[in-house]
Amino acid sequence: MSATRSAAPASGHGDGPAQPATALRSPALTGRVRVPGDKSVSHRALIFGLFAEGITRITGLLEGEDVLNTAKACAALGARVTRRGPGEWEVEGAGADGLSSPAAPLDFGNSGTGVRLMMGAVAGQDVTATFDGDASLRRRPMKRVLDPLTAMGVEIVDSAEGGRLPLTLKGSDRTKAITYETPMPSAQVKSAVLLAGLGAAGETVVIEREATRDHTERMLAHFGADVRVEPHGAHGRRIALKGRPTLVAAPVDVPADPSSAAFPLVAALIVPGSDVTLTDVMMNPLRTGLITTLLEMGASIEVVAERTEGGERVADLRVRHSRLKGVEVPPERAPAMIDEYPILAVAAAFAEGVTAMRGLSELRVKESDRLAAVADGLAACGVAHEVVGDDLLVTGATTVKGGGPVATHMDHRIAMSFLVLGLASEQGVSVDDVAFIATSFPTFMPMMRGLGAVIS
Ligand SMILES: O=C(O)C1=C[C@@H](OP(=O)(O)O)[C@@H](O)[C@H](O)C1
Ligand SMILES: C=C(OP(=O)(O)O)C(=O)O
Repeated sequence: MSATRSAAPASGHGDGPAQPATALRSPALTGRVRVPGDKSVSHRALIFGLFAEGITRITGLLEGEDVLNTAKACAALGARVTRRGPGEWEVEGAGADGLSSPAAPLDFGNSGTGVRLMMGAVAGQDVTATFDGDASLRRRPMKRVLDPLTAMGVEIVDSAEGGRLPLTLKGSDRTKAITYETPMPSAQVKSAVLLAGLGAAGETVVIEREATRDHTERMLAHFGADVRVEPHGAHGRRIALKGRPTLVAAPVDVPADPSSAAFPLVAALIVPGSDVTLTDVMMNPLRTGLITTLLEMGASIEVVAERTEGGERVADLRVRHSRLKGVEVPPERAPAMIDEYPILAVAAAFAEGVTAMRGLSELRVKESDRLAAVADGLAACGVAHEVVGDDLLVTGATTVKGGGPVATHMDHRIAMSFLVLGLASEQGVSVDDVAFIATSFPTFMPMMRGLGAVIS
């Protein structure tokens, strides 16, 4: 795919027929694989490429639908975006003041990251743009981003009820720099404010009580912005960005996505006899909460050849089938494993005793209400569990019946998690729709089958 200035918006997802699938009890999983590039870094590489002067060369870009929609949006805003080969992309930037108003609405499909970061990007520019997405994205809250952006001077020209998509923003090159404390731990909100701050005169400051993934801050520095990150309180950070920097194109080598690696990783832990190595996995400490938790549960995960590549820690992970035990997962760990709770719930289904996952309110506003979707899926598969407020308690067992069909609610992580559960279950697990897996991990099915998984 090659996006150009005239690229048409993506067609909304969920238009086609549902694609059901079934995962069956499988023999030992074995092999060595590299999951696709990190989704968060991929979105940001394209967006920073849009703002930069010169040509940003990206290798290992995730070619999933979420990221491809961001590529199209960058092209519609004035960048020249070209695919040179598998995962190899070039972005010829529009430069600091070079963004142009897109002719058609920007369609972000299923992607909260894409739409929220791009709203921030547009806010500090003399640009008017309409933002839209699929039925799942249209249900998700955008006010969390609109609140700080309107304080900075962006105008909401139009929106659906409650500030939801579709919505039209009129940015301004006279954006005010603000100091903003994020009301919820969200890297998307933080990033939207910082991207808007690129267009503001003065210093934009974001304070977060709990540190969230810091790829935006790292990339700001990598592209030449003056950004200072300091600790704030027990778990938080204060990020200060000097406005109106000249961003200069810089190469980005995208490491393997730890949130995608989580699926073959947990599959190897629960399918007897398995021995799988996952290569080049990003080990940014704000992304490794799942690994910390699984190690506490007794998982055999060997961290091999840890090294720094392209400014991020990466490692190969050798994972072997393990007897797991239930643990307490504290709420302050949530930001470092926010997308991994569905697959952790699957690991917990096979652990001895109770795994208590605390403080999961943010799970309710993802592609689906993940707390409800996980609980319903566990019920359909015969796994004992309880939702108490914002906590999920899963009681594991040595054998799990399986069943389904599990309702995936347009949510890729629910689909992949329950297929993984099926691989170690007695009867297998069916899910109602696997189409959305293409948003983040388009090679999931062939990669899992290559390791020995039986999925039809
Ligand atoms: O900034 C990012 O790239 C992301 C931040 C998280 O969302 P929130 O900021 O809503 O927590 C995460 O769930 C999402 O998959 C990716
Ligand atoms: C929450 C996710 O993504 P987004 O918010 O970008 O839709 C995810 O990938 O699990």
